[in-house]
Amino acid sequence: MSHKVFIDGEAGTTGLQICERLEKRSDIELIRLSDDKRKDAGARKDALNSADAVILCLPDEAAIEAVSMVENPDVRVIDASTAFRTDPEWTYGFPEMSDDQRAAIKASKRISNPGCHATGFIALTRPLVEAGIIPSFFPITATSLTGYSGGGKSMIAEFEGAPDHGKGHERLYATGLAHKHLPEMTLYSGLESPPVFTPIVANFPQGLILQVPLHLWALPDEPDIDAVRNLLTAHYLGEPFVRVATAEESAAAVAVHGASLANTNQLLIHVFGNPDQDTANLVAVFDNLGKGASGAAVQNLNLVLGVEEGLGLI
Ligand SMILES: NC(=O)C1=CN([C@@H]2O[C@H](COP(=O)(O)OP(=O)(O)OC[C@H]3O[C@@H](n4cnc5c(N)ncnc54)[C@H](OP(=O)(O)O)[C@@H]3O)[C@@H](O)[C@H]2O)C=CC1
Ligand SMILES: CC(=O)N[C@@H](CCC(=O)OP(=O)(O)O)C(=O)O
Repeated sequence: MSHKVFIDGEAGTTGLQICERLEKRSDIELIRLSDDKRKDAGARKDALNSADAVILCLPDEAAIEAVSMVENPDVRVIDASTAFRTDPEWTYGFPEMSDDQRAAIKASKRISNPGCHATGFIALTRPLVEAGIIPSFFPITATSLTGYSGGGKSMIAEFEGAPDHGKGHERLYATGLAHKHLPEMTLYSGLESPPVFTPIVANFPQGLILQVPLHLWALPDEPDIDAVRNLLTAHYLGEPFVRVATAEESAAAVAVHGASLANTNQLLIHVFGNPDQDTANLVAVFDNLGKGASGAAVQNLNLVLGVEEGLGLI
C-alpha cells in the first residue's frame, strides 16, 4: 500500500530535498502541484486534505495558513517552520530526545520539525540536564557554524550568485542574541534560561557544527570528561542517526569539518576536553538540511506512517 504525501513548499530548499528523498520510494505517492498552482489556495487546500501526511516547507505565516486549511481529521501534518515548535498542542519531532518521544511522534497528528541549530543544542544538552550533570539553572553558551543553505533560497542566491561566489560573505549573525531558535532550545533542553547563542554562516552549502563549551569544574558534581561522554553514549545507544564518538575517535579528530556529514541524516557528537584545565567542548556535527531539516522530516514521516526507520529510507 502506498502512502499519499503532499509537500507544501516543494520548490523551496527544504522541500526540494525532501522531494528528492521521497521520489525514489515505491511506498510513497507524491501529490504534486504544477508551478502555476503551487501558491493557489484552492489547489493547496485540496492537496492538503487528500494526503495521508503533509510536510510544510514554508515561511511561518504560510505554514500557519496551511494548517488552518487542513479539515480532514486523518491528515498527519509535519511542519518544518518555526511556527509551532513550542506549541503544547504539537509534538516536537526529535525522536532521540527522550525515551518516550518516538512513541509520542508516532501517535501524533501534528509534528513540528526541530530547527537546525536547536537540533544540535538539544542533542548535546538535554541528556546532561535530565541527568542533573548540568543543573537547569546553569548559564550555557553555544556557537554554531552553518552552511548558507540554512538561509533558504535567498541566502543560497546571495552566496552562489555573487561574482566572488560568496567569498567574504561569511559572518556572525543574530548579534542581538535573540535567535529564533532560543525558545525551543530552552524548552526542550530543560534549561531555565536561554543560552547565549552566536551562530556564524560559512561559505559552504550544507553542514553544521554546534558547540557547547563547559567549565567542568564549575558544575556542581565536577564530572570528568569521560563521565560526560559515557552519559551521552548511553543515551544514544542503538540510535540509527545519532552517535557519540569514542574517546579515541575524538582524540584523533584534530579538526572537525562543517560539511563532513552533508547529504546524510547523521548527527555525530564529539566530547572534546582538556583534563588539565577541567574543560570540555561538546560538539554536534550534522547537515542543516539533513538531520537539521529535510532528513529529520522524512524520519518523522516514516514514524507517523508506521514505516520502519531504516537507514535506506532517509
Ligand atoms: N533551509 C534550512 O536549512 C532550514 C529551513 N527550515 C524551515 O523550513 C521552511 C522552509 O525554508 P526553506 O526551504 O529554507 O525556504 P525557501 O525560501 O528555500 O523555500 C520556501 C518555499 O515556500 C514557498 N512559499 C512561500 N509562500 C508560499 C505560499 N503562500 N504558498 C505556497 N508556497 C509558498 C516559496 O516559494 P518561492 O519559490 O516562489 O519563493 C519557496 O519555494 C522555513 O520555515 C524555514 O524556517 C527549517 C530547518 C532548516
Ligand atoms: C544560515 C541561516 O540563516 N540559518 C537559519 C536557520 C535555519 C533553520 O533551522 O531553520 P528554521 O528557519 O526553520 O528555524 C537561521 O539561523 O535563522
